[in-house]
Amino acid sequence: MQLSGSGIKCVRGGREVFAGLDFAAASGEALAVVGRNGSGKTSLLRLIAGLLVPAGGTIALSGGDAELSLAEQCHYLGHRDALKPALSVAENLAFWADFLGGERFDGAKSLATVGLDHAAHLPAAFLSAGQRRRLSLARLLTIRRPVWLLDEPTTALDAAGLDMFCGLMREHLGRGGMIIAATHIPLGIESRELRIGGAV
Ligand SMILES: Nc1ncnc2c1ncn2[C@@H]1O[C@H](COP(=O)(O)OP(=O)(O)OP(=O)(O)O)[C@@H](O)[C@H]1O
Repeated sequence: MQLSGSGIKCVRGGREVFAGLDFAAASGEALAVVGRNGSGKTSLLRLIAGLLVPAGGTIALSGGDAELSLAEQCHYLGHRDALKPALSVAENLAFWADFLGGERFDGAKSLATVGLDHAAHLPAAFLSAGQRRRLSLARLLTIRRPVWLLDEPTTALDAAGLDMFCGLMREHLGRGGMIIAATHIPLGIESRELRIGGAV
């Protein structure tokens, strides 16, 4: 599997954010997207996820599931946790599993993996910032998709959470997945750098 972008141009609010951007990532590989604030890291992830339309260039996945679009083969985790505060932890995860569809894995096991099994019935409104992030990460495990698009994924995680997350990323890459992560700090696993714009 290979995800590649060629000559991508991104325009937001009528202003060019970047142009002529090329990248490629293969199965088992992680790309760390770096660049100064406002350089377009989040925008690039949203372009790959199909949430924005490029003003130029192409993005394509080869060797994936021919019956699914690129967007359907991506997990997009934004920098804000997309949770419904009134639903419990388990209900939030079930919502995402239903929404995303596809082959579904054991939600209770995913919650245990991210250390939230004790909080399954707690309304998401009561979670701490790090717990909310852990719940978002559980989505990655409950519905399997090969391309993980992660925006500042380590925000709010404590040292044990970082260790856990690095383990999840390595497992995913070991299964032939790929990771494109926007980050201002080292990702914690071996990765190639994709820089947008000049040096910070
Ligand atoms: N909805 C929008 N309408 C207009 N401009 C936008 C919109 N969203 C983002 N932008 C602009 O696009 C540019 C790139 O934003 P983006 O969020 O992709 O940057 P980033 O590299 O992820 O930044 P950061 O490091 O601060 O998270 C910024 O100048 C931003 O103001």
